[in-house]
Amino acid sequence: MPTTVPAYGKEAAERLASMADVTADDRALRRFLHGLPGVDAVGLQARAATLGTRSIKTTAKAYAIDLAISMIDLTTLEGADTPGKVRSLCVKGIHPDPTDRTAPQVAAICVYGDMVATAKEALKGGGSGIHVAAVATAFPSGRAALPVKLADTRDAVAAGADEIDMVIDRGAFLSGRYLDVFEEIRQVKDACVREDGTAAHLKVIFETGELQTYDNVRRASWLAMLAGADFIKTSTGKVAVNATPPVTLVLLEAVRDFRAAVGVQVGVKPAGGIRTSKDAIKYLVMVNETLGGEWLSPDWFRFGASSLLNDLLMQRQKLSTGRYSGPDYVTVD
Ligand SMILES: O=C[C@H](O)COP(=O)(O)O
Repeated sequence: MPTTVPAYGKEAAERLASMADVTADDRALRRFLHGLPGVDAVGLQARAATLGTRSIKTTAKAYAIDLAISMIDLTTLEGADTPGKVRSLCVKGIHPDPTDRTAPQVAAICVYGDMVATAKEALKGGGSGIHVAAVATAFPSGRAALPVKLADTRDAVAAGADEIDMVIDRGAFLSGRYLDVFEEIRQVKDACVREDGTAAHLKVIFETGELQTYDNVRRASWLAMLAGADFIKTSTGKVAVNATPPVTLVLLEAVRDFRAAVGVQVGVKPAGGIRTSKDAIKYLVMVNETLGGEWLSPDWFRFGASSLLNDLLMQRQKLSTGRYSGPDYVTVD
């Protein structure tokens, strides 16, 4: 089950503090981010493609399917969402397969802030351990004044959100105003703190489909981690290009290098357009090969997805019965 906010060890906190000079001002931050090694796009794409060809079968496949289910942030982010739809999504998150109680629960239900209270209530019975994640900061565009974004975050946290999925200001990032983006993430992180001193987990969404280059994705990753992101996330699911294996690989390498540099472990969440078990398993192979088993848990890796769960359930049943279920076996989203 997902745990609460990871505590940074004293040593890690000191090492992170020792990097404070790189965020001291705009020039220092720019120098640091532009000093990161450039991404070899050809090599990156080849690596992602090679990892995607690994064949995972039988027991390993069954394990991977259940692991993938347990890592899903089961998402509904539509203007037409209703409390009823959110409640049924919660029921589905608790018992993904009503005919087979051995199917694991999902990691979280991801909704707009105004649906947090409904989701919390619906998850009370039997769903303990499933988090509620709220998108915030003027999702998906990120276009609002900072006080509005902070209020958006505080409202969701006050309603009981366990996790906040914020979007960065891509306009600021692309025009090189890195310190503004850094400060915004820091302030949203502060807004995640509850009255009792605990805090909602902060996921920072880059909208990689709008960041233009892999180098920018690497820079955004470091920027967010330096500002205190608990997770870094590719996409909102609302633009033409969402999560892809190569872009996710950039995030995986960034969290690996960040932990090597400062000792702080950060999670990764590809989101948007991940719909098949085959794709989900490719991502898990990539996590395992790049980061090892320590990240192979819902505490450190998530899938942001609205329909992936159905395909995983169909594959799961195929493995246990030898045949695909009929179209009515899984609920239609
Ligand atoms: O964060 C999750 C995404 O919004 C879901 O995207 P999807 O509907 O393409 O799975």
